[in-house]
Amino acid sequence: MVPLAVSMGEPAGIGPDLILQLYARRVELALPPFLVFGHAGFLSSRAKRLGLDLVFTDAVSDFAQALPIRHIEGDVVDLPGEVHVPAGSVVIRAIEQAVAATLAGDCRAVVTAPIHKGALYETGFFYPGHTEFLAALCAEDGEEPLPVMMLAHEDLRTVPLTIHVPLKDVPALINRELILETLGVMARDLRARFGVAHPRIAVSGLNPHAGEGGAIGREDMEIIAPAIEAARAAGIDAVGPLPGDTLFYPPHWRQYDAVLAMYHDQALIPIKTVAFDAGVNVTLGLPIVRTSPDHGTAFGLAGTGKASAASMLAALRMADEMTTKP
Ligand SMILES: NC(=O)c1ccc[n+]([C@@H]2O[C@H](COP(=O)([O-])OP(=O)(O)OC[C@H]3O[C@@H](n4cnc5c(N)ncnc54)[C@H](O)[C@@H]3O)[C@@H](O)[C@H]2O)c1
Ligand SMILES: N[C@H](C(=O)O)[C@H](O)COP(=O)(O)O
Repeated sequence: MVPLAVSMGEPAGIGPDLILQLYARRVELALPPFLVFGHAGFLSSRAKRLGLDLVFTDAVSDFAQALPIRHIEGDVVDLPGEVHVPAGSVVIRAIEQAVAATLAGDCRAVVTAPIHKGALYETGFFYPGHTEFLAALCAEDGEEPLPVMMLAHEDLRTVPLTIHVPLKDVPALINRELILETLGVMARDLRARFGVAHPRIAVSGLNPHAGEGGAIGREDMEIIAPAIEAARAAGIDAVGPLPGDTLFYPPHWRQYDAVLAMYHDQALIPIKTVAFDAGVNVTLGLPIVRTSPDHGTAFGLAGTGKASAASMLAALRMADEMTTKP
């Protein structure tokens, strides 16, 4: 079977631990085969630190016997919780190579272990997250696809319209085109990638009480509502703007296949509250499937073996299902 591509993530964080711990349980968990893009010596050292007796290989076909690694040369050290700036170039190349292998059809999907953006900025990396970096890596003829971040756990799926931007910039970034395009990507990928035949999407407002008829902000009635109307006219079953606070009362969100929220925390707080240990971050709008755990690098837990691998496991399973289901 064609493997999943797994990027190693930040070596000072828990990503490598989770990859290694899950691989050690590959039979019990019936894991799909995957190929890790990262530094072989570092991964071997981290495995020993965690007390895992693993064998490594460069052959994907050996997945049952040994962990396949596509080695990336560089200066990576096994120092849990301590950023080692030179390792950043390996972290970045791991993502680039995992994406390239997937675009070429050598891997089925990309599963990214968490990165620490602050550490990467010291290497000259300037993207605010994987989401935006992946769009750049998937550009065709200089045209980047619109990457759409979705956090998913069972039936709860939330999307932030604006992603990694300061809160003060959010109102100016909300416009009809972005809402229409994002709803279009959501409707298309919910059908194509999640098997939802008739996606129903709730759209939250920006302001308290969705603006209370314009008394608490006018974006809801002047920008969001007309954009939803235009989406409905284009055949997308979108509803809103709905007040963001009560939308996440379970009987409300359960009426929808996904929620489009206006900014990062409006979308991510609900899912990290109910499913921090099992939610999955999936990027829609790309020519490839990409998933990731919904947590970060958790420096304090790196190298201890105490971090939960549930979200990383869910990310592997979701990538597998999205690329095997008819
Ligand atoms: N996919 C990604 O690459 C990704 C996702 C989220 C955050 N990050 C990055 O991670 C860094 C740290 O972010 P943060 O501190 O806000 O979030 P975090 O998710 O790393 O940690 C938040 C809290 O949750 C705990 N935690 C996280 N994962 C856990 C796990 N698997 N098991 C048990 N406990 C866990 C941590 O110990 C901490 O208390 C930042 O640089 C951020 O940008 C990356
Ligand atoms: N916003 C994400 C979260 O909090 O879970 C996180 O920063 C990861 O984003 P990328 O997938 O773009 O790295």
